[in-house]
Amino acid sequence: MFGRLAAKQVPNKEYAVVPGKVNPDLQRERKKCTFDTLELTHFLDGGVEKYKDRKERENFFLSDPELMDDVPPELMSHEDQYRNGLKKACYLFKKLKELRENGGTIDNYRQLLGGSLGSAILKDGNPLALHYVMFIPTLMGQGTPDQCAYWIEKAWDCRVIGTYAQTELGHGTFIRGLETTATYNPKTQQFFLNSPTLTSYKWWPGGLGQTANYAVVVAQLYTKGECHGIHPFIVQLRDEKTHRPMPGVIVGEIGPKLGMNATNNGFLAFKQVPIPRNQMLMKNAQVLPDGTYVKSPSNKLTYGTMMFVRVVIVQDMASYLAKAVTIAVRYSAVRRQSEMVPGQSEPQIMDYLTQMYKLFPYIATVYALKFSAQWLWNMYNDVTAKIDAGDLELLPELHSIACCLKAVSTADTATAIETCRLSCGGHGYMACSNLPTTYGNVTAASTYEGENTVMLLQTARALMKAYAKAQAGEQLSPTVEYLNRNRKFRPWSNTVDSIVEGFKQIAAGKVAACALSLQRGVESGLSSEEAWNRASVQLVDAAEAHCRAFITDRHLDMVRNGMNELSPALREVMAQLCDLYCVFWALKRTGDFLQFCGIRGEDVQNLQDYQNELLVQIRPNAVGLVDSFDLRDEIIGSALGSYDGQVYERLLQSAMLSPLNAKPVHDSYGASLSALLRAKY
Ligand SMILES: CCCCCCCC/C=C\CCCCCCCCCCCC(=O)SCCNC(=O)CCNC(=O)[C@H](O)C(C)(C)COP(=O)(O)OP(=O)(O)OC[C@H]1O[C@@H](n2cnc3c(N)ncnc32)[C@H](O)[C@@H]1OP(=O)(O)O
Ligand SMILES: Cc1cc2nc3c(=O)[nH]c(=O)nc-3n(C[C@H](O)[C@H](O)[C@H](O)COP(=O)(O)OP(=O)(O)OC[C@H]3O[C@@H](n4cnc5c(N)ncnc54)[C@H](O)[C@@H]3O)c2cc1C
Repeated sequence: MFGRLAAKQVPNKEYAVVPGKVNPDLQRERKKCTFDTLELTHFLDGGVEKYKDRKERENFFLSDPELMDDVPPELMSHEDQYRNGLKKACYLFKKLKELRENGGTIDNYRQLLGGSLGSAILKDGNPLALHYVMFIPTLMGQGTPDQCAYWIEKAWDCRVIGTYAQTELGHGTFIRGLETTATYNPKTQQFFLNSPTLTSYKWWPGGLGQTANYAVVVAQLYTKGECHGIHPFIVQLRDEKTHRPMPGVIVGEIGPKLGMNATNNGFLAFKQVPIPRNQMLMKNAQVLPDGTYVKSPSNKLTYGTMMFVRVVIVQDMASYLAKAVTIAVRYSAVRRQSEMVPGQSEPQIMDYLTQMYKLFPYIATVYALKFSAQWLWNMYNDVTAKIDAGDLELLPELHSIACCLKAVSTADTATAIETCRLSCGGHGYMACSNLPTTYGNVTAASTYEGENTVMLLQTARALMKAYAKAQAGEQLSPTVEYLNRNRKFRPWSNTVDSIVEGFKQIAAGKVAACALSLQRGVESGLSSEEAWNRASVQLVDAAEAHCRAFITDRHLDMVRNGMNELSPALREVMAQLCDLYCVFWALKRTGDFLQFCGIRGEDVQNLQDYQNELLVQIRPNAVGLVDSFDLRDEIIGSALGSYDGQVYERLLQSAMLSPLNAKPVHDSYGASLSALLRAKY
């Protein structure tokens, strides 16, 4: 394991970080703020009590030196990143238990997995994340009462540690094409798990490499000689005492990645590995002892855990973005560069309108995502309760909106974080800014849990169905109500309401255009699948437009109806952010507005002017707004974004952590450089 580093002293003591000293520019910014930042923090937490709980929780975890890194993970080897991640993940479990036993306010590991507290403690990922995010939820969602009674307590207590093994080397998206088989033998009442090809090796599951001793394995079920499609099975991977792989189980880790290097993603293959019949998760479909197959009410219920994770990802993105934009805004208040007026002192870079444009729409995006995530979470809970009561009617709508929100929230957040990095100039490129690691964590979410293009195509599929219903005059579900062919579209009026209405018109126009393309494709002799493929660029675009209409609608609705308790000063700032989010996206989609909403050139100019006005209005509150996210320095984890703004001192301090600075002359000098310097070629 990496030891403590010798070189921690900065070369000159007067450039060391001074506890309690706050950068004067940041102090001035905080004085300018027009609203009460604590009021906003309370709103974000969902009330004073929840705020206090969070503070208590953060204190409990973040003041524990065992959970803080001596060495930043980016300076560790891949193996040490895992070791360090696992050590902390296990310690966290112990500490959580301690907190619960003392009547603490945390009831499960969940609050430690998301984008803020979790990523502060385990910056590079948590090898137990999949156990909590997918293994336990799959047991809960797909197990019979008996299976739940047997497995869930063991799993909560970490007496078994699991993962979710679905993706294979050859298939990630197309899960109906998975190759792993589970073949039932009624004589022994066992399933035999087998990996018939190299492409059937499971590939990617988090914690699979060296951590998990069990997995939910998704495999093609064969019984009585017939294949019934993919089903989930609980499979023991490692011996409970020795942790050695079970006979016939081939398991390992897949190697370093762009980010998330402590998550211990693994590979897995089986050579006819037997498991008892009662380890098929049988809440939905069953295999009876004699091998008779009993169908599920819907084969899509097997996809329930993916749906759950897509829902929580949206919330997770808002947390990551709050962190990144806090770093960039604080740095932009401290950093001074160039001359705005020749001869005058260098302004704070945040005074450049282009810098405001880079950052403020992303402060607004945190709220836009939060409000949509909250709505989606509520819908998820309603729909799952209904499914448990046998009513599956709303499942397609939940699937459709979860897919596009997952895709749009992850793509927007990745773009936003990269923009935050660019907004910090060269220093944003440093690992110690924490922007590269944050980007690494976030960009993964565009791929995992359903690759984004594929997710948008799922939504597009639902939109095409909704359009056909609308044309037939049938009733539509709330998220696609705007497709109603009798709906009167309101004319453009240079207001934020008009923008939100405009996004609906755009989505409706694009959906109709896709339907026409599909129809023309088929009329021209293409099969419906070929026509779909030909229209797919348009379809993805229509799904994104639908999602944007949903997000802006939700955001405006919250500002109009969900903030009555807030002070007028704060409501005004919240309304500015909502307007900015809407105008920002309207201007990014000017072509669409011109095409579908009957706006004219001068309306675009009005939007541009209004965007500039909003940026200037938000400017004095920018630091206050990010302070309101109330992210502790340990969570920010950045030399550029700490509360005190001692940016240059922290950059120097973090450079001194590099092992290359441990000695005045590095060993490599003797090993290679000295010879080169002396060589006479
Ligand atoms: C209790 C414990 C608490 C713990 C809480 C923890 C909370 C933590 C908080 C924050 C943490 C955040 C996250 C942290 C870290 C996460 C770590 C990374 C995890 C990554 C894990 C993975 O990636 S697992 C693997 C995921 N894999 C995928 O997503 C595969 C994607 N592919 C698919 O989903 C499908 O194959 C497909 C949808 C693309 C296509 O499926 P299929 O071929 O079967 O369908 P069709 O296209 O033919 O469509 C048929 C029909 O079905 C409809 N449909 C498809 N899917 C669904 C669904 N899920 N639900 C409902 N309906 C569905 C489809 O729309 C079609 O409908 P039609 O009516 O016929 O049109
Ligand atoms: C960090 C990380 C963690 C992960 N953790 C897990 C885990 O714990 N458990 C697990 O089982 N899996 C996990 N995965 C796997 C993940 O779910 C898959 O990578 C994901 O579903 C995408 O599948 P794929 O990699 O096969 O991509 P592919 O499906 O091969 O996609 C490649 C390209 O093909 C395109 N494409 C594919 N199908 C279509 C289509 N129908 N129409 C149009 N375009 C298409 C995609 O848009 C993409 O551009 C993880 C992945 C990552 C990156």
